Amino acid sequence: MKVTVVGAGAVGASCAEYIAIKNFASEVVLLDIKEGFAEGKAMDLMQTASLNGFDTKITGVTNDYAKTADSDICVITSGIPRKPGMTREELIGINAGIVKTVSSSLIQHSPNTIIIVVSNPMDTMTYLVHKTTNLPKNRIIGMGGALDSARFKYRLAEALEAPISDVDGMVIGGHSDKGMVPLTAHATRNSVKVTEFLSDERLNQVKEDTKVGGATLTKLLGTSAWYAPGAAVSGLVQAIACDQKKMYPCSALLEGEYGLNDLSIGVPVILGRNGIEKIVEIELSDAEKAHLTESAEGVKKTNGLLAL
Ligand SMILES: NC(=O)C1=CN([C@@H]2O[C@H](COP(=O)(O)OP(=O)(O)OC[C@H]3O[C@@H](n4cnc5c(N)ncnc54)[C@H](O)[C@@H]3O)[C@@H](O)[C@H]2O)C=CC1
Ligand SMILES: O=C([O-])CC(=O)C(=O)O
Repeated sequence: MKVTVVGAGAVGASCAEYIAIKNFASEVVLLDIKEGFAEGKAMDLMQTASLNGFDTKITGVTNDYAKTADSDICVITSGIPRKPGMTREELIGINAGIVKTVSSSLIQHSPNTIIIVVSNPMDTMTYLVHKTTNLPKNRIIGMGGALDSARFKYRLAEALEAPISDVDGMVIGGHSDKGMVPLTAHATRNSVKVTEFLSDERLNQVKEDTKVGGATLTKLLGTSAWYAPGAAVSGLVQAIACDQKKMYPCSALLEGEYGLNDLSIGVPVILGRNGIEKIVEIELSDAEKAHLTESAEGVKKTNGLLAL
């Protein structure tokens, strides 16, 4: 199993590290445009192999796509991150060009690959890859919901004063400060709905804290987060590589599901060896449906800024 990660920055390196530590891939290629940067990150990570006990071979290359040839899975993290006070949508001007060029170069050398898009604004970047590569829709996946759901669980555990392992929950919708739809009515603690333990007011606070999860960290760090994003990507890569048929919320191209068309947005999907093997349509309340529709309108507005 060969995995390429484009962008050896904060998220790309964290992603390579978690993939290696989980020890399911034979090879990870890190590629960056900055001379020597990916080589350095790869060497540093390889020097953790004996300490962390993994056999995955990590190599770094400067913009040499020949070295990525025949990758089973390619992850795109190249592009700029936001700074405090910015929205993810403001990154479109620079990141759209990068994502378009990178995805085309990847496919030239790995025509059968599955692409996971991470660069922001992620739903729009995922749509861009769909529009410009013509790969089958099951092979283009946007990562956002897996991360947002992990943050949702963190906030739920905090509110419940419970260990995170007791908690389950999912966030669908756009990966944006306003667009996320944390499914509070579906969230559980050991199969009991959290609505039994938390007031509407407290649950609403959990929801709002979840939606601005990325912005909160960006304010604290001066740039956006990388540990949880890297871990979330590694989860999707493992689900595909090991054909796990796990359900994750991912940005998928919709053709009528949830009453939505011609956009990529976060919905529950089954991930296996073929990428998105199924889009799962769950029952939503009227309020959740309205929030998802509003979220889709926001994503479509950003998609409208693409020069397609
Ligand atoms: N979807 C999600 O949930 C998340 C998305 N992100 C996004 O991921 C992206 C990366 O974030 P960070 O790793 O923190 O940024 P970073 O600045 O640390 O790393 C980005 C890397 O991309 C490289 N790069 C730029 N243009 C390139 C090109 N044409 N080819 C190859 N490499 C290129 C840069 O040299 C840099 O090393 C940002 O757009 C950020 O907003 C970050 C966290 C979560
Ligand atoms: O907040 C950002 O800009 C990066 C990101 O998507 C996240 O951490 O959720």
